[in-house]
Amino acid sequence: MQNITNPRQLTLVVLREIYRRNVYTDLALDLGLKKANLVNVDRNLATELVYGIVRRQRTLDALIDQLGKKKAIQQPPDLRIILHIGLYQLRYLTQIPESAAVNTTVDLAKKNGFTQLSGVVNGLLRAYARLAKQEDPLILPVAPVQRLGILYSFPDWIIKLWLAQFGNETTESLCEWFNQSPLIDLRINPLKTTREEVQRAFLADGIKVSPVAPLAQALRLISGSRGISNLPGFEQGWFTVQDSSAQLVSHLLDPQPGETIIDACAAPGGKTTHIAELMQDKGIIWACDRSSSRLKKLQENQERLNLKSIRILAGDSREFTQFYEIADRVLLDAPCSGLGTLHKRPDIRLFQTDDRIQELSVLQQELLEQTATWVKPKGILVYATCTLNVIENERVVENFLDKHPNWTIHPPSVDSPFAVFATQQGWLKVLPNQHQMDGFFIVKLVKGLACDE
Ligand SMILES: C[S@@+](CC[C@H](N)C(=O)[O-])C[C@H]1O[C@@H](n2cnc3c(N)ncnc32)[C@H](O)[C@@H]1O
Repeated sequence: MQNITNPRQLTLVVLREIYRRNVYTDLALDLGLKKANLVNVDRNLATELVYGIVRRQRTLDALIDQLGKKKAIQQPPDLRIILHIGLYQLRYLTQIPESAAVNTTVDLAKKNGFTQLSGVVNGLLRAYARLAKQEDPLILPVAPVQRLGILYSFPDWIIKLWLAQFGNETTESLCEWFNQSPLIDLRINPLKTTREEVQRAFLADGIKVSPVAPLAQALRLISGSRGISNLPGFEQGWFTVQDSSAQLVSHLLDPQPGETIIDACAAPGGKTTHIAELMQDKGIIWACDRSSSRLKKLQENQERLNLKSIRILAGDSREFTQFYEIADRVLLDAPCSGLGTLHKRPDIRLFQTDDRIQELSVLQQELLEQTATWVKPKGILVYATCTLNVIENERVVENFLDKHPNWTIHPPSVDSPFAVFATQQGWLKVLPNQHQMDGFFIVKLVKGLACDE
């Protein structure tokens, strides 16, 4: 990858990594960009192409199926990616002229061993461009699940899940939302600075941001951004990158200075460090996680933010019995299918499956059973996921409450700034298309006086 100076060649190499070795999009792209030698504008193009093509894979395959002599699945794997690169530019990138999209893709085919098939590439792309002048060349099936799945490039199982939960209109609007480039939010560290001060420093550097209601510490990057670590105040610990809905979770936990808090699934520490900031770094926060590599990131974040109240514990939280009734508050930010973050993690569409979600829901219930024992009588447990799936959210909480009648839901009060996310049942749901944040499910539970074990 060292000598790659062409953004489309880098796109091909990175996509090959993602598809062949199931590497996460962000990791594969970061590695590719580090090794390649691209100017800024080409880095941006490669980033757009990689994320966009992973997001739109199903739609792009449907176009190859329609326009090619061979179906997408029958094409040599690299040629299929090259066709995706050409079709993506023609269909979704308005800044690239048609001739440039076609010619650069034909060149890419020739440079990667497909000289003999470069005529096929040229023919297919030109056919698309010709048809697109009249109407959308994509032919859609009538069946609603497949229609939405192919149009927006989602697997049928996600569409079915959302149609059952939200109906047609919301499902379509969620699909549209998750096909956009992600918004980037920062959480300002009140132990170091204020939101206004950061806003002023950014503006002086040509970076536009805006506050995100109703989150007191959130700033959204609007324009002029660059690499996060190059933003003013990064090294000094002024802020952490964290979506606004993830910030909402620790506000609902409402940790107080001097308390004992346990974060059961803590790495890489977005919420742990937020909890420490809200407690003015006074008290004890146990940060548990079974992934040592992700806990290393937590350690780095804690050091950058200069927080002292966090104690890290590696292992399976289902097995930690030593915490029995010691915590004032517990956060269970459970491992989940991540369907609320599909714009940031496009490969969820490729790698996540229905079966794996059933396994996750068992893990979530086991984690909830165990972590509930850590809470003192009258204490609080917040259960949260970044997914939009009843099996991992509502059902997990309902099952738990059925088994433990001395636990109750504590909804936000009507005058709380967070009441806008509350549902009739008392849990909170953040819907991206409605609230312009990652999708989240959050419920605050209170333990009764008697022990239910
Ligand atoms: C949603 S992520 C947590 C994100 C984190 N709270 C944050 O805000 O940065 C879920 C985490 O659960 C961890 N995990 C999964 N199964 C676990 C288990 N049985 N015990 C402890 N941690 C687990 C994963 O390693 C992952 O880091």
